[in-house]
Amino acid sequence: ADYKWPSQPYDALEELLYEGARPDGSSLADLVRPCKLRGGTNTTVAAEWLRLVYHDTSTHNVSDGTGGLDGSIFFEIGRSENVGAGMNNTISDFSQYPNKYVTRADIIAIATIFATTTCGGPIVPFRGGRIDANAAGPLGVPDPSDSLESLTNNFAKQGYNVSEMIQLVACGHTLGGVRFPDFPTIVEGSGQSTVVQLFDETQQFDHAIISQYLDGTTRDPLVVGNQTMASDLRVFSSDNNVTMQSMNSAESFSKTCVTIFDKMLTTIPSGVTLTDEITLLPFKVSSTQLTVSGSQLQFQANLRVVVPSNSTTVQMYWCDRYGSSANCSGNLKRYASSGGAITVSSPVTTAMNVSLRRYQFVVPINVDQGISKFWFVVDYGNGTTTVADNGGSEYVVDQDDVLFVPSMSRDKSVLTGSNGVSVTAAVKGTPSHVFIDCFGRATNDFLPVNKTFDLTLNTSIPAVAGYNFYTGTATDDFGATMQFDIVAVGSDGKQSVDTYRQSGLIGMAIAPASEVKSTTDGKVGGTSGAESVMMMSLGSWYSRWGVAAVAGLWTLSYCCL
Ligand code: HEM
Repeated sequence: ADYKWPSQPYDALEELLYEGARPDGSSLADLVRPCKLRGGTNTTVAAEWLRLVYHDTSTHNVSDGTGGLDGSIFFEIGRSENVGAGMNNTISDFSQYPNKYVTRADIIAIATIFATTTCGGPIVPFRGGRIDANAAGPLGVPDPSDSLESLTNNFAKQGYNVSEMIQLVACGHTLGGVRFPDFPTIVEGSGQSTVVQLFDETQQFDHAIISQYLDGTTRDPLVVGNQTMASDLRVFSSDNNVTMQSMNSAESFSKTCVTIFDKMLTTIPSGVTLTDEITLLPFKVSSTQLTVSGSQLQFQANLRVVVPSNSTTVQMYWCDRYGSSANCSGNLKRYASSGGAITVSSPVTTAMNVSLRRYQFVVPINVDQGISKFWFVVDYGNGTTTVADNGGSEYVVDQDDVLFVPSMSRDKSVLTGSNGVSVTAAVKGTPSHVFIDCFGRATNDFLPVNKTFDLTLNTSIPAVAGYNFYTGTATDDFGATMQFDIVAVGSDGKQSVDTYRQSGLIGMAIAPASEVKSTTDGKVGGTSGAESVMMMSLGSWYSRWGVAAVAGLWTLSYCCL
């Protein structure tokens, strides 16, 4: 089905995959790019992340459908099969990013895609919707001392035949290596100083792991080291090198690794259904907030655009909700320019060679006029413009009865002596019950928390324009990515909800309000051919046009509207 805003969990998954960061700017992508070394070692962060994903999935049992990529690894770090400083580093890297709509297991999958592309590897497609295990699962990660028979049986249990086993190990062991002091029987060293003996000569995600094995120059410690521990040799040679030979070019290596990593990332417990592939949205609305500011309302929204250059400018248009011009009656539209724009990117957008800019809007809204829906006109600065209007239906502001007031709320870093988030809501009239429904997943014990807290009428804050203020505190530890809905229940039982609010956005500086103009020129909204043209999957881009053509494709689509 065609994408329509708002659409959770799609919006949250898409944002992390293509912008690399949480809504408050804290960047998962920056931890790993550009194919960064892990401090104090000669292996990469990407290598550590890639090993962790395999250890989470490798406990899958294809016959009973248990285990797989379910985040159980967060509870399995103390096991000897998960030994290694890289594992602890990775858990700590990932722990602050899961949220209501992006599970720990989806973080692991997205991180694998970042790790692969930032080191020069191909883009593995991403589907979301993995469900987290909240406890350790069975044992079962292969060990370097295992016999070939035991390795083959173990991979068969995970769902891989012999060639797939070879492909998966070769694609995994193109990054990183084996460390002393974690594997003293494989790598020599002394004391506590870290020595990583790399699997191949490059830090890049490339087929050097294959070519050096085939031409006899490999230094892979699991091939040429202690033969009891030579699991790579046993695996790679298990079909007389047929699979290794078939992967011995940049192109075949890259293609094979996409397919086998896709299989690894979709190795999930039975009963879990993944979303469709999460593709890049050409226009992405985020962080919308209608709120009370002084004696009037204020509306805030971001539009992310794929831009050919920084000379792109964007204007936001909207219709009133009340009064003689309600719903753009008489064709009256208000509009304003963006107050600022920032560039956002992830290893995936870098590999796709597209640039994204997020345009920020903060506009005053007269209480008697309100806002019912909005849309954008994008001017690329090269003579072409296009309209972002949510596929023709515009972006709808669904209610203004209950509004979060971030400027009068405090996140826990500001509250003293209290572990919680204090929330202020502006509510029309005096409903019978106002509460916040809070969700946190980036918690210290990795367990999700979902709890509600009442907000009560706070008469010390004077009412503004028909809004009363309700306050309350979410006192549990919800972690860095707490999300909440503010719900007001009227005496007739009718609920109004300001949904998907984020504690991380409390206290964030926002671009100043722009000057608001109005016009009766043109029509309300606009056509949106560009959006549907570009709703195609990554896979089809690559097979149809190849990597180099992608940037050109975007320009082409815009130019011909
Ligand atoms: C026969 C199965 C496998 C065995 C016995 C094995 C064994 C090992 C060992 C002993 C290390 C050293 C870890 C350290 O020192 O921290 C290692 C590292 C690594 N493994 Fe495997 N592995 C296997 C399969 C895989 C697979 C299927 C993948 C991914 C698809 C993978 C990805 C990695 C990566 C990326 C590293 C480097 C970690 C770093 O540099 O920190 N391994 N492996």
